[in-house]
Amino acid sequence: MMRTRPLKVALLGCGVVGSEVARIMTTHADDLAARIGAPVELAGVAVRRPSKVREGIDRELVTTDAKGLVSRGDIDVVVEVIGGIEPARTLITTAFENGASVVSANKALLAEDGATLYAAAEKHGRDLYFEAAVAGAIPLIRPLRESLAGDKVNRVLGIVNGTTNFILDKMDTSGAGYSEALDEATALGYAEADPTADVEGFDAAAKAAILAGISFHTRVRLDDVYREGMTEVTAADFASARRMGCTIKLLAICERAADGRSVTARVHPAMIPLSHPLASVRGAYNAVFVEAEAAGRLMFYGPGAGGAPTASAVLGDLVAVCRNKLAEATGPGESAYTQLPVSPMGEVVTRYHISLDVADKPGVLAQVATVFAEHGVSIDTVRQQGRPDGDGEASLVVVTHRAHDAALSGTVEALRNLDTVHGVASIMRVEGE
Ligand SMILES: NC(=O)C1=CN([C@@H]2O[C@H](COP(=O)(O)OP(=O)(O)OC[C@H]3O[C@@H](n4cnc5c(N)ncnc54)[C@H](O)[C@@H]3O)[C@@H](O)[C@H]2O)C=CC1
Ligand SMILES: N[C@@H](CC=O)C(=O)O
Ligand code: NA
Repeated sequence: MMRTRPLKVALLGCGVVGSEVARIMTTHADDLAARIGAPVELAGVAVRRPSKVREGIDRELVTTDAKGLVSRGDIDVVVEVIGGIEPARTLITTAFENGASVVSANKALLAEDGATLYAAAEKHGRDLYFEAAVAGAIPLIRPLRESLAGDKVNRVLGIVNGTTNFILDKMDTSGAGYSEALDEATALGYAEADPTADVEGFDAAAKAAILAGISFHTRVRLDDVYREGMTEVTAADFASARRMGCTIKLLAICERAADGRSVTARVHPAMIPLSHPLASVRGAYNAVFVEAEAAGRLMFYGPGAGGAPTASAVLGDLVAVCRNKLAEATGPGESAYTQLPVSPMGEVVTRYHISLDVADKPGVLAQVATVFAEHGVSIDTVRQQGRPDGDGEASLVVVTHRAHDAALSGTVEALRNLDTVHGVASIMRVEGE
């Protein structure tokens, strides 16, 4: 039966995502009410620039006093889409203190201090939902927290940042320059307020922390995640990848160690074979593989960024939280009972593609091979090419078998010290085989 008294929603932030949340709440009001069992009413919208014209939003609802809005006491759900650490954290905890549940898209905050948010939600018996925080529209958080709650997840691997996938895709397929592609991604609403978060891998690392935490039931913070961005990826890297039948993607990889006693989480560019499903993820799309003991390998795919796709995830959470409220129930809280430590990057087992500029003379290949052997790193393939300009240098491309990252980086350091190695043109990890 439909309750007539509406559930009140406070919206914090009315930018790319917030404006779409408000639009869908208005245009789909009847459907949302029918699905929830009560109407939902936009009771206030906190913004920074109140004079800006916001189509479809009653000016009376607009306020610059976000703290006052979440402290009102009559708000059922606070939707936080302002981003950043503060004041978002204080606004969310204040919302819980005042009896509201919270829906947030804020991966930066969840990865920095999710524990504080979970604790406040639990203390006040309210919900904290955040489907939009990882991989935009793609249902991933709910499947991990709920559908796979009976299974054991061992690995999560995927593309979780739309902006960088958009840029890398453009660089690969149309030869577009990095800055031009970044400007386009920003104009399309994919990039963070400060796009450094995207291109330097912080955004993907925050998502990796969230994914590792909920997948392995332990606490993982942004600082625990090894991170390399994509700003160093060059057209030459793409050419090299193509020669190997690969492309380059910025990947997030979270793994449970083989002995089950620790986990790792990392974000870095990697070469993947063109035959791998992740190679065909284009534009701002995201795709994530989840490997679970009983379920096997699951793939989640869809739009990973943008106003409307992200709002879809926010609205899904809003419906769930409202239903819980009417049922006087709460959804899942923090699950961190395993307390597994996060191991450093050196313990990760991976493969390297290394491109060296070497002296084009007898014995160099043997010298290089010796360095790999001394570090216990086994070579898979070697390709040597003399330079057409005959400058006495050759390019040597080595692809290794799987080894500890510490051994691989030690190998590269030792190679740099060889007189016959004039430069390390590129180093990239190889994944997905
Ligand atoms: N744009 C996207 O594709 C996605 C964004 N997100 C997350 O959603 C959140 C919002 O992102 P966008 O909408 O893209 O950012 P945005 O920068 O377009 O919007 C944020 C809005 O919040 C306002 N704001 C900031 N501080 C405020 C305060 N103290 N009080 C009131 N308003 C304040 C800003 O003026 C701005 O209009 C962020 O946490 C972001 O990481 C998550 C998934 C995808
Ligand atoms: N800036 C992010 C937005 C979604 O999380 C991205 O590009 O993926
Ligand atoms: Na999602």
